[in-house]
Amino acid sequence: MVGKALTIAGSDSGGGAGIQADLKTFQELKVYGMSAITAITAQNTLGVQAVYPIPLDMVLKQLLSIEADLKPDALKTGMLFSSELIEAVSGQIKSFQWGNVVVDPVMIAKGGSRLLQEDAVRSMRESLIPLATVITPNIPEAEALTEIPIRSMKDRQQAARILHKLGADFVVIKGGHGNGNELIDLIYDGDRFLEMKSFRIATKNTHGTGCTFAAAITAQLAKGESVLDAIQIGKQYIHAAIEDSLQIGSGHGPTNHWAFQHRRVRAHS
Ligand SMILES: Nc1ncnc2c1ncn2[C@@H]1O[C@H](COP(=O)(O)OP(=O)(O)O)[C@@H](O)[C@H]1O
Ligand SMILES: Cc1ncc(COP(=O)(O)O)c(N)n1
Repeated sequence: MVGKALTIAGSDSGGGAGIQADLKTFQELKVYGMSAITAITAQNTLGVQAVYPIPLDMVLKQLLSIEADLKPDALKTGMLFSSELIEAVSGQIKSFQWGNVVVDPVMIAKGGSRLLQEDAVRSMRESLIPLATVITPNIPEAEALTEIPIRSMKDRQQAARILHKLGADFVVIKGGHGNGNELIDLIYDGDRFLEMKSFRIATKNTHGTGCTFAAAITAQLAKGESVLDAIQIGKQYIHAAIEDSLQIGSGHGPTNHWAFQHRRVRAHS
């Protein structure tokens, strides 16, 4: 039976991030993709030009339709925009007893536009993080959620401990926002720290990297992989997608969803 993965996130008209990145990732990783759209953004590789939040009731109806018939094996959350939405969505996830929950705590788009209202960070901390199987903040998001400045790996470990204590089973603090040639995504499972290292690809095409990484983890969970294996495949998927990124648009170009499978085919021929 095919795995079913759900994304609860915003739409990116430019196709590089949000729902569009998630569904492309699900398709490439061979799971059945479903979506509940929380907001529509008018967006391209240059930035976000407008945001239109979907009325709460309509977001909840999408979740209800999915529960009534399809039921996800894994889900991810992306842009949730407001405190009300985070609380309502968290309530539904809980009452439907949906598991394998990947929380990408999207706050600010690469161009600087807010995708989460400032007062919503608290709801994320109190309502959504306790449901997370995996949470995947970048460094600024981890700082906002834990209220500690992150400069060193020790700070990152401290932030990971706090996020685990808030209720996330696995914490992945991504290193895309650091600097230096080596890039480390730090994993914490409440017991051990694991550093996932890669080289930093010199590119400006990083639109949608966070969404794609979290969606790849979700797809693997929907197929029944262990959390740690899902995170490691997610890393391979995003690394390939950035390395072969697409020169589309004149700003931050999108990731390449064909790259991962192309490499696998090449490796086996
Ligand atoms: N320049 C890069 N080279 C290689 N990997 C990258 C690069 N930028 C981001 N990544 C990887 O992409 C994923 C998303 O990271 P990040 O950019 O920090 O998230 P976000 O998009 O949420 O800001 C992480 O696994 C990170 O290691
Ligand atoms: C609808 C939507 N959701 C999420 C992001 C963040 O994407 P990223 O930070 O990876 O560019 C985005 N730009 N748009």
